[in-house]
This record gives sequence, C-alpha cells and structure tokens, in this order.
Amino acid sequence: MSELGFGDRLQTAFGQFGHLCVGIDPHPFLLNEWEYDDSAVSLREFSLRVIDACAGQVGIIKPQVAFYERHGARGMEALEYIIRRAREADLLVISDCKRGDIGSTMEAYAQAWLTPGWSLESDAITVSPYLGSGALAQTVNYALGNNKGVFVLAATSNPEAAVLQSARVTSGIHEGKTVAAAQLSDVARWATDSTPANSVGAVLGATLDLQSLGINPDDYPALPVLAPGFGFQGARVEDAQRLFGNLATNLIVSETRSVLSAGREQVGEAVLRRAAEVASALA
Ligand SMILES: O=C(O)c1cc(=O)[nH]c(=O)n1[C@@H]1O[C@H](COP(=O)(O)O)[C@@H](O)[C@H]1O
Repeated sequence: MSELGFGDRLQTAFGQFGHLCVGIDPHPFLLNEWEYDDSAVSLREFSLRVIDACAGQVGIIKPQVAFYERHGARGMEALEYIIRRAREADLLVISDCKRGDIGSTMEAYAQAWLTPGWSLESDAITVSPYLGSGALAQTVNYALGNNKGVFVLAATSNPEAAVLQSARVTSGIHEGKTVAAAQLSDVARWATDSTPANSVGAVLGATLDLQSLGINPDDYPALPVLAPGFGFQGARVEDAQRLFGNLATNLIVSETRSVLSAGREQVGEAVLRRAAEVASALA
C-alpha cells in the first residue's frame, strides 16, 4: 500500500506535471481513426500508446471502464493490464467506473477497484451518489483506509442531468439546496474532515453554469475537483479560473476526445500542447 494518501499523491502530481488529466476512452470511431480494429487486443495497444504519450508529461490518466467492458472478459483483461502499466509509469489512475449502489454492494465495488495488489487496483474511482450519498460511506472509508481516492458525481457535464441535479432538496440538513449543491457539500465535508485529507473529491462539469445550480465555488474549501467537459464538450480551459474560482486550486482538467483525436502519431504532441495550455490557464 502506498505510504501517502491519494490527496498527497495528487498534490505531487499537480506540482510535477500540472493539472491536465488525459482520459482514455477507446471509442470505436477513435480506434478506426488510429487504424486499429475494434478488438480487445487493439484496446490494449491504443491505451498503451496513450500511456506512453502521457508518462513523464502529465500526472493523471482516466480510463473509461465502459469501453473495456464492451469487450467482456478480454476487454477487462486489457484494462487490468493497462492500469498496471500506467501505475508502473507513475501515472495516477482514476478509473472512471461511476459505480453507485446500496452501501453493501458499493463495498464490493470499492474492494474490486481500490484494494492494493488486486487486479483492477487504481488510485481512485468515480462513483455516483444518486442512491443517496450515505450509501457511499463504506466506499469512502475503504478508500481512505487504503490511501485511495474517490470522486463523487455532483454536477455532471451532460445537459440531461439538469432536470435531476437542479431539483431542490425538501428536507434534512440540505433543505433548499439543489441536489448538486447538496452532493458537493457532502463531498466537501468528507474531503476536509477525513484522514488523509483531500482524498475525496467532486465531479463538476466544466460546461455548467455552477451559479445557476446554486453553487458558488468560492464558498467551498479547495477540495479536489474532477472537471470533464473541456475541449470536445465545448468548455474552454482559458475560462477554468473564472468557472471554478476557489475550486480551481485542486482542479483536474479532464480531456479525452480533444486529445485523442489528434491521432496515433500526433497524440504525444497533443498531450504536450494541451498540458502547456492548461498550465498557462491555471498559472
Ligand atoms: O466522470 C467523468 O469523467 C465524466 C463526468 C461528467 O460529468 N461528464 C463526462 O463527460 N465524464 C466523462 O468524461 C469523458 C468524456 O470526455 P471528453 O471526450 O473530453 O468529452 C467520458 O468518459 C465521460 O464519461
């Protein structure tokens, strides 16, 4: 097990490489553009190519589990392999599995993804709180006990999310807040009150107007924030500081298709260029 908590490893990654996280989503269209067939072997080759481009240049990668699951057991084997290779290359791996279930089932997911030495061992995972954020308590405890991280969806980048996430809570400690703001408050409490600190973070889409969801980023402590939506989904990294205010301090700028669509030969160059743009936007 790592000696350092996920929050500390994240700070080291920010200090060495800045705030860019490269997503690995082997969409069939990208496999095709990169001249691979749509197979588990290709997933592995594609992903290794991205890992080579990232190693020593960025600190964090985020494989999207769904694209490996598409290929069943062989796809998951490819995922196990590439996670291991990325971690050996000192990349922090956030496995984007977006698990969300009742507490006892979540515990099994946490064990699958966050147990040192197990085949899918990652540094952090994404989880969904929409069965109630209390159902995530065991996952958070398990992660913290193993020096791992958890990113909880609060306000997601997709337009369909608004109908649910902008609804107002009608009872309890979060009464009157939007669902998204309530989730963010729970995450902020976990991030700051638990040990090791800052190992629990929130997912906040960069495509959103956070104020319209009742979220003023300056009202929150600088917890880790995984922010997808830059690049392909239209958000501009130049706006990161304005969009996230105080939350820009520990912002993970996540980009996938905008980097990977550079192609197999140019992906290294695209990673370097984007990392420099992110560094200058968050300087
Ligand atoms: O958790 C995520 O990473 C995520 C949350 C969210 O709100 N929106 C979102 O697009 N994502 C993921 O980010 C990736 C898309 O990144 P782009 O290709 O850069 O748009 C996909 O793997 C999504 O599942």
